[in-house]
Amino acid sequence: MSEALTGLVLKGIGGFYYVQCGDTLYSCRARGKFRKDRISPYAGDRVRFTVDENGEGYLSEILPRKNFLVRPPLANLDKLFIVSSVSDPQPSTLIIDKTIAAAELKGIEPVLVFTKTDLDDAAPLREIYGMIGIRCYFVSAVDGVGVESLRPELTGCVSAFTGNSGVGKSTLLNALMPELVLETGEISRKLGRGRHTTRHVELYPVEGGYVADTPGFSTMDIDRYELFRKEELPDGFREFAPYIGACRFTSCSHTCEKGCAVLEAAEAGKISRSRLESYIAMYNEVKDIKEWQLSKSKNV
Ligand SMILES: Nc1nc2c(ncn2[C@@H]2O[C@H](COP(=O)(O)OP(=O)(O)OP(=O)(O)O)[C@@H](O)[C@H]2O)c(=O)[nH]1
Ligand SMILES: [Zn+2]
Repeated sequence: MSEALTGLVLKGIGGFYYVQCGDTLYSCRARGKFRKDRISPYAGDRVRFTVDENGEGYLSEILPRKNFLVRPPLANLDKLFIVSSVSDPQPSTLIIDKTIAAAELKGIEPVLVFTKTDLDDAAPLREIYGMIGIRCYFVSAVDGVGVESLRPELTGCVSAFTGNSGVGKSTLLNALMPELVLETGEISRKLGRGRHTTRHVELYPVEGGYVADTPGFSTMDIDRYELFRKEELPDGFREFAPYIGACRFTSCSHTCEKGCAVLEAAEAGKISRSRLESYIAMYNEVKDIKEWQLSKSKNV
């Protein structure tokens, strides 16, 4: 057995975990201990492992995660690219805002990408999202506009792309990482998204960082699996921050109260109406959720 090494799990498949350590990719089995603790290593996990004289690796420890998603199973994400098309399909600001909030509350940096700018006017989205302090990119794969400007965002970090089916995620990833197409092939990529294939997540090295290929990772997953506590919800809307604490009532929900600094800021045009509407809709969805429902959903 070697001394314990530390590496990054790129994928787990068929009971094996592929762990990058320096320039070497080790295939490792998890020890029984993980099954007993009901912890599965995820792509993105930093792990300790040993290698025996036959070159076979054994995972011994998952290092503490800074964040994780359960569906798709991914750990230690630095950035989440939230991809929506300006048209075809029409974007939903509520879904975008839910996804932003989920990322913010997990400590993952959200980055917005609006695709298909060749199809429609992006100005309304630019107006809403240009003022919230999150970086936004407007791209078109058809005429190539904006695609290259995204590349520096990938540098040196672990990131994933999410967005509903058809918004152009694969097209964008293929444009940014042609080598990925060479490796996996357009057809196998498409097959990998089929209903009957086991979904597995894989990290691909790119620009000195890693991008997760997450077949079928749609913003629906956020809607279905991410429940918020109403108290933490304002933290999902970073442009509210200067006003939180300035409301007349300390228990202000920022949905209807008199003397609410957030509502006043929206009235004055400092917070976008669309974002406030999303916040209120989300608040109404979660306000009656009980603590036990939250803990159940967070441990699936
Ligand atoms: N007009 C236009 N069409 C685009 C653009 N980007 C992608 N498309 C088209 O939109 C369709 C969907 O693109 P995909 O890249 O497969 O979308 P996806 O988000 O990966 O979809 P799933 O694989 O279902 O998750 C394809 O027909 C693309 O050719 C764009 O910038 N402009
Ligand atoms: Zn308030």
